[in-house]
Amino acid sequence: MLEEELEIALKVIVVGNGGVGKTSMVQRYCKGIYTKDYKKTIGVDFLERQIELDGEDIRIMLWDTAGQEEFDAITKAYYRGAQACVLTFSTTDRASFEAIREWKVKVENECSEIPTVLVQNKIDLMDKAVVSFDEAEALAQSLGCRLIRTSVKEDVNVASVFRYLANKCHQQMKQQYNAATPITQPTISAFSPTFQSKATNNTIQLTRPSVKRKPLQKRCGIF
Ligand SMILES: Nc1nc2c(ncn2[C@@H]2O[C@H](COP(=O)(O)OP(=O)(O)OP(=O)(O)O)[C@@H](O)[C@H]2O)c(=O)[nH]1
Repeated sequence: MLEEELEIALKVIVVGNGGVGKTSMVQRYCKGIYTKDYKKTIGVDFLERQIELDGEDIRIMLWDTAGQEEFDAITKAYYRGAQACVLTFSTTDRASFEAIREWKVKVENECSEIPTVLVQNKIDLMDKAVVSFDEAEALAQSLGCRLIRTSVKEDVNVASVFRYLANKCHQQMKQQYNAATPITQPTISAFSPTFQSKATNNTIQLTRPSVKRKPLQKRCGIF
C-alpha cells in the first residue's frame, strides 16, 4: 500500500445487555435509520462511518456485539484490538444498568484500558425511568468515564458519542507520536560554549528543532 493511502481507522466496540439499543445506535449513526422492531444480534455485526476531525479523515469501524450472555464466547474474540468502547444501558431496564461494571471488566480483560463512554439510551422514555440521574452520574464517575444520554429513536446525542471517542483516540495518538519523536536536548553547562539559548528575563527557552512533520494519517494510520 502506498504511504499516501494510509488513514486513521478506529475500532470501536458497542457493548451492553440485550435490548438496550446497541444495534439501533450503530444503524442510526452509520445509516441514519431507526426501526422500532427488535431483532436480537447473533454474535457480532459491523458497520462503519467516515468523519473529519481536525482536517483529517477518520474511519470509525463499529462493532455491534450481542447483549445475550450465550454469545459471550463469540463476542469477546471481537473485542481484541478495540481502541474505544461504548458501554450502553437503557433508561427503562434496571438490570442493564447494574450489568455495566461486568461489561467493563469483560472489555478490560481483552483490551485493557481504552477510551470509554457510558451511554444511557432511551431518554425519550424518561417518564418510565428506573435509573435516577444521580445514579447514572455516580456510576460514570466511579468508572472514570463520560456519561452521554441518548435517544436513538429521537436521534439525540448519538453522533456526540462517537465524535467524543474519536477525539479522545486522536488526542492519544498525537501524544504517543509526540512522545516517540526525539527532541534534541542540548546540554546546559557553563562549559558548553556552543549551546545557544534564547534567554529572556533569565528564562532559558529550549527550542525543539524545526522538523517538517508528515500529516498525522501517515504517521499513525495502521490500516
Ligand atoms: N424508545 C426507544 N426505543 C429504542 C431506542 N433505541 C432502541 N430502541 C428500541 O429498543 C429495542 C432493542 O433495540 P436493539 O438496538 O435491537 O437492542 P440491542 O442492544 O442491539 O439488543 P441485542 O441485539 O439483543 O443485544 C428495539 O425495539 C429498538 O427499536 C430509543 O432510544 N428509544
